[in-house]
Amino acid sequence: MAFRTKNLFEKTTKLVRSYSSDKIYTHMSLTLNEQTGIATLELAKPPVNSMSFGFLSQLAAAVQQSEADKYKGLIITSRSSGVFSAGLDLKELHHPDSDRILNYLRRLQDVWFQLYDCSTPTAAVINGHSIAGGCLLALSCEYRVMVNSFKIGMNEALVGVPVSPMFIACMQSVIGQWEAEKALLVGRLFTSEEALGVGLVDEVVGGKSEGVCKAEGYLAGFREVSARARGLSKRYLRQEVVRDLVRRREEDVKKLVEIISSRGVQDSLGEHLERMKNKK
Ligand SMILES: CCCCCCCCCCCC/C=C/CC(=O)SCCNC(=O)CCNC(=O)[C@H](O)C(C)(C)COP(=O)(O)OP(=O)(O)OC[C@H]1O[C@@H](n2cnc3c(N)ncnc32)[C@H](O)[C@@H]1OP(=O)(O)O
Repeated sequence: MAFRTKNLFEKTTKLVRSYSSDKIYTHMSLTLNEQTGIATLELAKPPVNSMSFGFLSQLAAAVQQSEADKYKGLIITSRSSGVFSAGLDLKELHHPDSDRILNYLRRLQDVWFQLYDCSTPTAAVINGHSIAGGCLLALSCEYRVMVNSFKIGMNEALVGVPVSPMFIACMQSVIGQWEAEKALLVGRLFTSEEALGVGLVDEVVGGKSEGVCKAEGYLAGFREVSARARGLSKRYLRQEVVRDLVRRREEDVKKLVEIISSRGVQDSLGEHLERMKNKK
């Protein structure tokens, strides 16, 4: 098989350099299979692929690259065998600097718009727990394959932060209003098998390599389809969600900063971080 590794994760320096541009990825690697034209984006920010500002910036660059280089497909998965992504970096949300949190949330919006609205066919191979922002990342792809015995969902209710409109819109569009309402209001995390039952994921498999094969199968289904027509159709199908969120993005982000900075939310976040520290 002819693989061209655009970005290699160097164990010593943890630096990854793209050979086709000057982008440097430290938290993920992007590898193109030249035979199929399908690229794999492997998230590699130990221990839990939490979404820091830097992580989001690199994710945005990788999605941009997939569009610019006209990949036939993009598979997002994790290098960790136990965690796909733990979601937003809770340290970015706890006691935030006001400018930084504003920029952080704007960056999150930008990445989401780029991924959700990108013309490249996308699939997630969820080979570990996928919590809150991690679930959003998977839901923004077109197809989801999940390895068994992990958890996926949006736990904001348990963390003590409101679920943002972007997260709600994605969940609703995949599992419908009633299932979304039942899950989001209690912060439910689904097992892989339960997620399949409500349509949150499309397939459940025994391991990562089987998951990658299934994802490649989904993406190969577009081989005979005009990429341009397909890309436009995807945009039209998703435009209602995008348009609404674009219209209110500044209003949403300002409101979220206000909510996140409030005493009650900061106390809840602090308790959540403390619980995680003490669980060992
Ligand atoms: C257009 C309109 C848009 C509007 C704007 C959009 C903006 C939206 C803003 C929304 C704001 C609020 C929304 C938040 C959504 C989120 O994503 S909040 C994050 C929620 N995530 C979690 O609660 C996950 C918590 N983590 C876990 O449950 C577990 O870590 C795990 C199941 C993922 C993995 O378990 P395990 O393998 O046992 O590892 P641990 O020992 O628990 O953790 C290892 C290590 O990682 C640290 N860590 C874990 N999660 C996070 C995280 N999310 N952020 C930062 N750090 C994390 C954990 O503390 C451990 O650290 P130490 O080793 O103890 O130092």
